[in-house]
Amino acid sequence: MSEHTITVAGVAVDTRHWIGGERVASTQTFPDVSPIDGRTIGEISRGTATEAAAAVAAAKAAFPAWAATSRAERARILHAIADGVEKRIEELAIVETTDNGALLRSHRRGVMPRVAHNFRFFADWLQSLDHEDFDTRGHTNHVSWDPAGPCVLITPWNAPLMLATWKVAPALAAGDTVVLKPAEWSPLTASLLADIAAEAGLPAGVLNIVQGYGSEIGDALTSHPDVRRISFTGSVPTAKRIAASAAANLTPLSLELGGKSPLLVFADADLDLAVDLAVEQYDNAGQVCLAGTRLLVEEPVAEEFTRRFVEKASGLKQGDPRDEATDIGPNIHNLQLEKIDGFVQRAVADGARAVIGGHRRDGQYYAPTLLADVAQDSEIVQEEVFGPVLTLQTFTDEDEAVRLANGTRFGLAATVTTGDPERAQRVTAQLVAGTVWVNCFFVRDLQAPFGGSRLSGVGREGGTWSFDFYCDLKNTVTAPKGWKDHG
Ligand SMILES: NC(=O)C1=CN([C@@H]2O[C@H](COP(=O)(O)OP(=O)(O)OC[C@H]3O[C@@H](n4cnc5c(N)ncnc54)[C@H](O)[C@@H]3O)[C@@H](O)[C@H]2O)C=CC1
Ligand SMILES: O=C(O)/C=C/C=C(\O)C(=O)O
Repeated sequence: MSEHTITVAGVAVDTRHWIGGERVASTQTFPDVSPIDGRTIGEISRGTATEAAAAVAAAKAAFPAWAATSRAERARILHAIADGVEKRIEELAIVETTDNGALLRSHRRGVMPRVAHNFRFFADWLQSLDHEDFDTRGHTNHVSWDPAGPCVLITPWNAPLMLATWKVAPALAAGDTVVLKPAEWSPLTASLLADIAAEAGLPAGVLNIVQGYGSEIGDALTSHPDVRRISFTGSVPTAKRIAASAAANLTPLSLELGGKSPLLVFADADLDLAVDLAVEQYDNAGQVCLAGTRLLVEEPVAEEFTRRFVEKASGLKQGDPRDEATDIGPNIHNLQLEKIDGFVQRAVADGARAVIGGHRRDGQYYAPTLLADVAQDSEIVQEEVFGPVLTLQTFTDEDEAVRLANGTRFGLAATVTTGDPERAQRVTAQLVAGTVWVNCFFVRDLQAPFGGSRLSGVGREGGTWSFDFYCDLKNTVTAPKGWKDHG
């Protein structure tokens, strides 16, 4: 084992970058801290412009051969990566939980199997990707999805490997090469992915992984003239910086950003279902971009809804995310906790009432919180908190429900609970959101477009939409045999 390898819950993890098929160390490091107990897990290579340039150069050098590799061979290797992920689900799950504090049981049974599925899905989708040829005055139009070049993928800490592989898998399937920069608060599973990809036979330089602070390595990646795509999931302010940096080369961008999604409860809804869905919004300690953090409840059922919500939420078990019985783990970082508490205390000072929670707990935990008596234009209703904090507002009719639901700068998701299918249709048609769920939440399918409107993002991921982004679309027009008319 090299001096750069750390052992995390029994799993060996290399702390260096992965560039051109080799481990590369930086002279400086940054500490990786576990949110479970605040312990430093290890020192990670702290990349700068030098490592960014080396990684992009490696991706550029590897591009022609990978782009020329047949779709079937690329798919074979992606399936081999999925096999490798499936073999290491337990290791990936415990390392991710140690690193970002999300529930081990979710990682084991939901998230890591989805990581493998991401590779299989995009490998297979590419095989079936075809556009029916069409005719223009006897000429045949043929549309193809050509590889675009080196891609920079920048990912967040709330679902590190899952969200990274949503980007890595379609980019590799498309024939692009990749430089992935995971978040500095959760760098470890990306390093394991490098091992798995190498074992699966992915050629050197096709996938490169650099570690470090976004503020130190980010610009060098996003302003690089050899980069042909940038895909980012994270916060709006960082997205604006990345967009400005990408503008120098007009590099195409995909941005999956924040949310402040509404969960509407009409008086004709199944109230138990609505309460279950509302309590589910505390999942991952509220660190989910899709979370329906604004509960909008029709006046006549608001009191009963709140009573049942409080009863159900009081039964949530908060604690060590490695414990199977735990429902809510810690938040990612002390800085994030301070940010969450700042939002809550300012809201309370502004007149909000904490129906439950409203305070920190020992360690890096925040009590599940519901704030009532909040104004539509208040900070707590308008800004993404990214913690276990929900707000409660009431409405008196459909028009008001839609006005409140659409009344932020975001447009990522929305959930509507109602027993009336016609109402569901009327309301969903008016909502500004990339995904709308009716009487359900978090039913996800990679075939569907995923992304947000307004400040929630630019573009869509999933299915063909991912390939539209990661490829240079080309239309080839072929004249019929013997065609002479150039007019
Ligand atoms: N939509 C989502 O899934 C997420 C939303 N957020 C929101 O963002 C807030 C702040 O969280 P942060 O970790 O600070 O998010 P962030 O957006 O700053 O970080 C996400 C990624 O961007 C990278 N990054 C930062 N600055 C960069 C730059 N100049 N160039 C290139 N890459 C850069 C980071 O290293 C990380 O990998 C959260 O409280 C939450 O509201 C955070 C994570 C995920
Ligand atoms: O798990 C999904 O399907 C989507 C998750 C997205 C986020 O949690 C995010 O981008 O924050």
